[in-house]
Amino acid sequence: MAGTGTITEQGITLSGASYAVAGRPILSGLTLSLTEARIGIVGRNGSGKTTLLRLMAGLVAPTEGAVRIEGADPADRKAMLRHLGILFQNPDHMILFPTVGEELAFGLRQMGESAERAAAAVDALLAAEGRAHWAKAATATLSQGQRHYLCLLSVLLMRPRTILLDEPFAGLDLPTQARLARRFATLPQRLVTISHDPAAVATADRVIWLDAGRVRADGPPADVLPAFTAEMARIGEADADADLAG
Ligand SMILES: Nc1ncnc2c1ncn2[C@@H]1O[C@H](COP(=O)(O)OP(=O)(O)OP(=O)(O)O)[C@@H](O)[C@H]1O
Repeated sequence: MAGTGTITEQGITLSGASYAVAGRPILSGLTLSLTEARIGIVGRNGSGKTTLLRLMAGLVAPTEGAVRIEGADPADRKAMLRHLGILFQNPDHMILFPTVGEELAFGLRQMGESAERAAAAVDALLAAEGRAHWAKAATATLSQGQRHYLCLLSVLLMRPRTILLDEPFAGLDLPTQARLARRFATLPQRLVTISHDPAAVATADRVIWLDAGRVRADGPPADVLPAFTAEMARIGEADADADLAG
């Protein structure tokens, strides 16, 4: 995830955003303006990373405060098609169609493209990716890494300004991780990468460390990641499970 500086737009803003379930705070008073091109969000299991992603994606609404994506409410699905793409950790949650071609065309059809134009855009993308033979391939026969890559292609076809990546390298072998990382590095979009792994965000422009639903540190990776890594090692040496119940 190589940092390429700042994408000058409104970006993603959180203003005192909190999220609670049955009165239990999961995210507390987050105020952030995310305009950089490469943003990493790190935190240990249960720190609230996925909940933050769901908040930014409009899948849940903040119980207090506000979230805006390029000035728009993330619950506005139509606006979000252009603003935001999401690559979930598990591609099985995203793939709906029997063939790669149908899967890729779906997002464009959602955006109002005709069947012919969508099919042409899918064919052009697959040809550009050296995977023209994939168009009629059955999605069920793809490997985990290939399914992940297919989901990325689906998102790219829709040309959103920002892509949210949830643990993008989890479960992928090292060559697939390297190939995906190279692909991410070339993308003009703003990438927000959520991971428990400092290596996944080491080249970001900005890293936010989430701890128990709050921002514990926010800055360049060289400032944030050594402290995060030291703290994770310290907790691991103590008893990693002691606060799992929390
Ligand atoms: N809908 C919900 N109902 C109750 N508790 C929830 C809900 N969503 C999240 N939580 C709790 O909020 C906390 C943060 O969860 P979240 O999945 O956001 O963490 P995370 O940082 O993504 O963790 P991981 O790295 O394990 O995926 C956890 O304690 C989780 O149990």
